[in-house]
Amino acid sequence: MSNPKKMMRLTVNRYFKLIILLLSLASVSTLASDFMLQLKAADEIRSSDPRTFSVKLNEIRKHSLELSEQETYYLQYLSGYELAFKGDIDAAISIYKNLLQSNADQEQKFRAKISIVNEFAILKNWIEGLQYLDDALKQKESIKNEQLQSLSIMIAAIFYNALGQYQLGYTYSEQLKKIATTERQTCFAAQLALDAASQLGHVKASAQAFSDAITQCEANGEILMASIIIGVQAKGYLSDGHPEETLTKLEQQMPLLLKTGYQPTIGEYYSVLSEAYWQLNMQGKAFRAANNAVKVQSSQAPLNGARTRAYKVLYQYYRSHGDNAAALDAYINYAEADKANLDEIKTKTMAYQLAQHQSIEQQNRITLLNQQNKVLTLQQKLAENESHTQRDLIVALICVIALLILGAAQSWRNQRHFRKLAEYDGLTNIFSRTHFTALAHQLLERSQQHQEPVSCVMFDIDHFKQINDSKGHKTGDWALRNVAQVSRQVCRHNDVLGRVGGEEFCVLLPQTNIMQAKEMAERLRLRLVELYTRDSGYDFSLTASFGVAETSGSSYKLEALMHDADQAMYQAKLRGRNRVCIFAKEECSSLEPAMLPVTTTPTVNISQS
Ligand SMILES: Nc1nc2c(ncn2[C@@H]2O[C@H](COP(=O)(O)OP(=O)(O)OP(=O)(O)O)[C@@H](O)[C@H]2O)c(=O)[nH]1
Repeated sequence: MSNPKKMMRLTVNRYFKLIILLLSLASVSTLASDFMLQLKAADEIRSSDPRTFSVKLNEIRKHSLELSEQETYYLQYLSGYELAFKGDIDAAISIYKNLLQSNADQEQKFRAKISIVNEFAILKNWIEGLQYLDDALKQKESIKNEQLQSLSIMIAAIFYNALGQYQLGYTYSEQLKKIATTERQTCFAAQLALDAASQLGHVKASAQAFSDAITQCEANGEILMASIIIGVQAKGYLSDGHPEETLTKLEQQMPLLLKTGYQPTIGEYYSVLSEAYWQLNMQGKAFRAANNAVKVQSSQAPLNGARTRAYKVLYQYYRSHGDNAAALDAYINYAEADKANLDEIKTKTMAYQLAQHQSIEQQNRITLLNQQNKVLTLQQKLAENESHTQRDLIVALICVIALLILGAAQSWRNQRHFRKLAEYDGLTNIFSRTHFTALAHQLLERSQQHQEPVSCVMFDIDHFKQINDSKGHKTGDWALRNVAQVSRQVCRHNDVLGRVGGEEFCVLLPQTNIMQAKEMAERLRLRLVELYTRDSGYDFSLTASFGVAETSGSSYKLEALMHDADQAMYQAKLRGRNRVCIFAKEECSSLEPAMLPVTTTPTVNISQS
């Protein structure tokens, strides 16, 4: 064994050739461009015809600049496979790892990951292999390609069985049985499950499962798989104390197995056979079988269980034949093989425990991060809630303010309405007596302060009762509204006009002396005379009698002023109505008496009359 590492790789490579074969089945599904078709064609023959595979790859490489991004990644993946096949596993792993960091599509990356697991298994780098396997198993649910999914489960079963983690190997084998998409996968799954179950002591060599699996594999031409299953069964018979059954099974299968040329299983067969022969006291056959096992194993495999068994048989053989020197050599080899075997088992166990520890640590880290995330999320929610609360508060405040504004507006409208009701006379829409009185007081007060004259004109519709009685109250109301309207038109902007009685009106004229007030009253009187009453539905004459007083003669007291104006108006009534009388003066005026419906209206000085 000049280069044990290389030997080891070669042997394990053969073992994992099964995986490679299957990896080749799960070609990446991508849009089929011309190059993509060529890449797929190469992919399909990569394990069955490695030479043509390399030729095809070289052809595609000549057009590497014309390849799309994904085609380039596909080519890289196949190049990795090519390198692994040629034994440069480190270079292959490097390519696969680069692919994992690239923009290759998810399935291509997944395939690269499975291949890495495979390569690490060949290198017996269990620790890294377990890391990538763990990663691939977590990712597999997101992979839509069913073949790739089942492939990842299969590699898990193979990996765990190879690692000596038979319980896991069995679990994944059973999973693979359920999702197997081909007869070949079903056969593989059965082999892996039986291998694991046997190691766990969960299945007897005589179990029907063995026969079923062997039949199924043989029916599908999987001779190697059938041989491996038979090997497992034969070993089971040996441990169960039935070496004759072991011999029957192995001797029968050996010719077919030898045709496959698969050295690890051939070596295993020889070692188990040697032990069975020895137990059956067929020492010659045991010796030959043990030598064959050592030969096969020494050229192909690292120290392992099969070799340990074979050296033990040789030691026993030499010792029983008194060849102490050879017995010593055989024993030394046996001890070394056994120690190496135990070391390997220990290494595997430690690798698995380390991976588990790392996984637990990682899980703890994830749990911690999750907790931190939860805290952050809670804090964020809290902040959001606070901001929500603030926002709600602001919205509530806005609503309250809006309601207050609306309420205030409504209240203001109501106030204005009620104020108007209070300030204005509902029928004539001029100031009510109350409001007129208030405004009049203010005006007189101001005017007194400035010593400005204020005149008061009091007027009353003549014979209003008659209008009401003969034409109805509606017409009376019409008359009142029109008198008020005309009065407003005649009054100035700052005059204060009010309805102070039923059909009685009063207007205060600031900065107006009595003569000016008389003129205004005359103008108003005439406008009323001219009023077109037919609009009411009746044609009737509408006149009013006016009394005028002024602050200089009556004082700035409203009551006095109104009283005097009322007195003058009374005089106007007395003197025939439709006229203007001035308080404390003889004169009453009625312009254009001829046109008036009433009799002549001389100007009368009330105080004298
Ligand atoms: N249609 C109507 N009539 C009113 C209103 N307020 C008072 N009156 C009427 O006005 C009339 C006033 O009549 P009187 O006080 O006798 O005076 P007059 O008939 O105008 O006689 P002179 O003032 O002497 O010309 C009454 O019949 C009241 O009913 C009102 O708001 N609408």
